[in-house]
Amino acid sequence: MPSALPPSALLHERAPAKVNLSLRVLGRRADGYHDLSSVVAFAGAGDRLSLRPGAELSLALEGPGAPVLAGEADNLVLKAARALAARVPGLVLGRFTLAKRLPVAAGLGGGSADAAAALRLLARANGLVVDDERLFQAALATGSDVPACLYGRSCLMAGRGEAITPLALPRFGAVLVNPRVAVATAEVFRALALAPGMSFATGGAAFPPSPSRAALLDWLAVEPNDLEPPARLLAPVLGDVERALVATAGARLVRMSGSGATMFALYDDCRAAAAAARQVTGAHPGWWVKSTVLG
Ligand SMILES: C[C@](O)(CO)[C@H](O)COP(=O)(O)OP(=O)(O)OC[C@H]1O[C@@H](n2ccc(N)nc2=O)[C@H](O)[C@@H]1O
Ligand SMILES: Nc1ncnc2c1ncn2[C@@H]1O[C@H](COP(=O)(O)OP(=O)(O)OP(=O)(O)O)[C@@H](O)[C@H]1O
Repeated sequence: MPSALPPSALLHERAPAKVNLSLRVLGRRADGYHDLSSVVAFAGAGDRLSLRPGAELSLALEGPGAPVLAGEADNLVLKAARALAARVPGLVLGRFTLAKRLPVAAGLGGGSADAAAALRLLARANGLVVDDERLFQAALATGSDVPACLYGRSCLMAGRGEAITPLALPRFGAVLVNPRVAVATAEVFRALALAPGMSFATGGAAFPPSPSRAALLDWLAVEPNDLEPPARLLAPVLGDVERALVATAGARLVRMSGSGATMFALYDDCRAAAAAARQVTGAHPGWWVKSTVLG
């Protein structure tokens, strides 16, 4: 295996937030996971990860989210690195430093983005090509959202997260709002199954090829996030978040991402998104509010 870099090199990767613009739950599988169909976009906002390549694997945490993860026995960065080491004999590892900015357990796939960034860094440190099947397998072994985060661009995510089809999406200004309520993904899927009269999504509207903003918004109007109703039962504050975002000027769509509790709103441009973010922060100073670009 070619080791492309000197051991002293410090490598950096962005770990952008994942936003599920739509998320249909198609059924429960024999392995306990659910088959999904989700249009995924990535934000300008995210965590940052660096790697100083070396023989020993370690992780240092910094940034506003560091205290939340300090007690985490199995950070997804380390889990991903071990998953790749199990598949690539003699893998060069090293010291990771994670600048944690995204809220944790928030539906933004922050941990998955960090894991994917770890795999990209290890690929660079070891001279692996990005489409090496072992990177994909290590991603999937780390978590359902990690393959999409490894791809890192707008896509249709299917299966439990392993089937990725690239999608061309228009760019939007966006505001991400998390009311600082952590929601566990497994609990939201459990609550979905318990909802009275619950039935899985079938069919679905065909995705328009290279949609304009208007065409994408029309499509999203009939393709919701099926995890939003059960998440609202677990986190009723989502109603307040929705009201705060709907009240901003120019919001084209207000919706929850992933299993929540982050909601996003889409705007025609970054200026409208920035104004909306200021308004929400002013009214709710305790919430995590981020103005960004999406798509
Ligand atoms: C909800 C999404 O964020 C949408 O992008 C993802 O599907 C969740 O991805 P993730 O956080 O990487 O999820 P994992 O760590 O693989 O799984 C956490 C738990 O969520 C449930 N889970 C997750 C993904 C999936 N397709 N079906 C599921 O039922 C399972 O109970 C699983 O034990
Ligand atoms: N680097 C990490 N960043 C965030 N969470 C991590 C990390 N490593 C491990 N975790 C654990 O993973 C759990 C899920 O965190 P994450 O922030 O990825 O959730 P999420 O945004 O809801 O993910 P998804 O949208 O993929 O369901 C957390 O509760 C935390 O205990």
